[in-house]
Amino acid sequence: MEGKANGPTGGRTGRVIDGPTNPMVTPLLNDLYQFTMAYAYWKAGKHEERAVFDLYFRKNPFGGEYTIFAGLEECIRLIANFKFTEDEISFVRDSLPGSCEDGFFSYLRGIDCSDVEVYAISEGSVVFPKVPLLRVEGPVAVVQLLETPFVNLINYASLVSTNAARHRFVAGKSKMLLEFGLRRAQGPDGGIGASKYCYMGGFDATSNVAAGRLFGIPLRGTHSHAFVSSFMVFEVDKSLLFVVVVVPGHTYIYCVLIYLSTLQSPDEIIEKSLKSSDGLHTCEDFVSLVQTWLNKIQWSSSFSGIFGETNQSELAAFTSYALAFPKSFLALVDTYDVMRSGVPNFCAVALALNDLGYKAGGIRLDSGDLAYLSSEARKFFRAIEKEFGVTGFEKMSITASNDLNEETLDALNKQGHEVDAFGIGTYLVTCYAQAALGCVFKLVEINNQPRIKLSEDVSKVSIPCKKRSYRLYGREGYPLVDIMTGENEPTPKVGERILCRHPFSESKRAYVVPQQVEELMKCYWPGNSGEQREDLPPLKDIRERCIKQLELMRPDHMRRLNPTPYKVSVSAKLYDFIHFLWLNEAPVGELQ
Ligand SMILES: Nc1ncnc2c1ncn2[C@@H]1O[C@H](COP(=O)(O)OP(=O)(O)OP(=O)(O)O)[C@@H](O)[C@H]1O
Ligand SMILES: O=P(O)(O)OC[C@H]1O[C@H](OP(=O)(O)OP(=O)(O)O)[C@H](O)[C@@H]1O
Ligand SMILES: O=C(O)c1cccnc1
Ligand SMILES: [Mg+2]
Repeated sequence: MEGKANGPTGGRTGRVIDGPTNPMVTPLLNDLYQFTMAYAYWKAGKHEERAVFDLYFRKNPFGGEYTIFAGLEECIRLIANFKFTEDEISFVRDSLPGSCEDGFFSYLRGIDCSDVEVYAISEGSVVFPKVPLLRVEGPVAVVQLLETPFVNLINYASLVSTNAARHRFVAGKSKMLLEFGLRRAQGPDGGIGASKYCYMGGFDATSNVAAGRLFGIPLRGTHSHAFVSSFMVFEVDKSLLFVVVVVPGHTYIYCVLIYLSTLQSPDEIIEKSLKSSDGLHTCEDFVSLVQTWLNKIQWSSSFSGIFGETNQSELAAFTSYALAFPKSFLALVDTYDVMRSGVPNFCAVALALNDLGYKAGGIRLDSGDLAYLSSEARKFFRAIEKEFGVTGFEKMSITASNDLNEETLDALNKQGHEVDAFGIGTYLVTCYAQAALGCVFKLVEINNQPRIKLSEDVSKVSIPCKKRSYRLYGREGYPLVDIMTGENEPTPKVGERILCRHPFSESKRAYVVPQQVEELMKCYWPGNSGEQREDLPPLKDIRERCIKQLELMRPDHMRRLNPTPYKVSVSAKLYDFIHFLWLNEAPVGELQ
């Protein structure tokens, strides 16, 4: 995407980092309290104190035991271009109490993120609760201003990419997954974000054209019921009318044949000619060719009893669509009746296209029992292939949509179905099963002093200190445990036994002899540290990473029902330190 190209460079390629995809992402996309705190830090002369914050979540979403980390690139784009405009400074001034001193606004005018360091897990990684996704270090007032936008940029991105990964897991690798959610998403940014992060989480394509343009995501689409019902072809409805005439002594019964409506025929289709796929000849009346095929299907003994007269308006709609898109004709077949009209009509058009050397794209089902209808449609295609000797017709693609979600995909799998592609909207993009991931941004160190946030709820106690984290892999190649250590502790070594402790539960611990050790956080924004900055990979690479990482997980962590929790631990040294600090900070209660 082309954004404003005035941000800092750095990194291996030295490429300029564009601004955030959404121009609404500015330093003002923030909670007021970040500004009041920034002011109070400044007033207290604390604003330059060096602080370390961890961004993490506490619980995996959707009742699962894994999460996909997404949104990092947008965070880096924000800090690379983090600068207040004069207008923004005036607005902050107007929003804070009049007593705030001018010096603060001069300070705001001067700040950027050149002295901030961001270490992060690579985007698209499988991640777990409590392990920092990002570690942000810098002047406390500046880093404080990053809390809300960072959490905002990561929360939904990670939630929806996890949702996408879960849908992929249930659907299976071989199915095509299409994200159809734009109309149902929470506003324009929700729609764009959903398309980007569902692709990252393993979807194949989106219907969202803007997202296709912004991120290079493959675009796919069919057509809607409106297109089918916009065609009106009144069929000749012949009815017999019995007229009884009674005259004295006689009763006459007349039988009259009446025409209830006039035939308009597919005359709505004006341009009926279609060139063959090789361009060598032209079929002057494709409409009649379709009609001929429909008659052949109707009169074939293989289909007797399955359907009679099909809906002619639907046939006209399909024919028109095929004339518009002969190379990729796809039809929504459930407007009137899937098996009595939609599928036979589709087949007539597909066979006519086949005569001209084109291969039809398939059908979409958007209502009814998708397991049953997809199986019936497949049988019909098989019968067509057999009857008319059209090789490959049986394999015609079947797309299904209509309020699909993990549960319905799972139910379809259990019943057996013939769907090749799923179009999923509402449940996917709104993350219907869970509204938010609940990422937090907690201070873990200031001026080299570790900080802890206590809570009645142990799971909410923060893990203090500037840390490193590692993923330890076992003999079978699966990740076994993530471990956090203090920054200066030695790196766990392959083949060397290390004690991994649950951060809060004394009895939960295990020795691990890692076969592979992966350091999780890399430098994505070096500030003044002189570190090499990791480049921001293209979306396609992040998606591939995500798919590979998911494949690497032990299956029992991934299953939908009662998955095994993945272990997240701390080193023995960090464990001792957490508990020392805990006891130090927690006041001793007094019982009366
Ligand atoms: N075989 C199946 N097993 C489980 N769920 C299914 C199956 N087929 C479809 N579904 C789901 O059942 C729901 C059916 O939706 P609904 O009750 O609105 O009926 P509909 O088919 O959409 O009817 P309408 O003709 O009114 O559009 C959808 O969520 C769909 O995904
Ligand atoms: O069902 P979702 O998972 O949200 O997927 C997107 C839906 O959007 C479209 O129609 P729309 O719902 O607008 O109209 P319809 O229900 O009448 O088909 C499409 O036909 C899908 O059903
Ligand atoms: O292309 C489609 O079939 C489509 C796109 C968006 C929503 N529903 C369906
Ligand atoms: Mg619908």
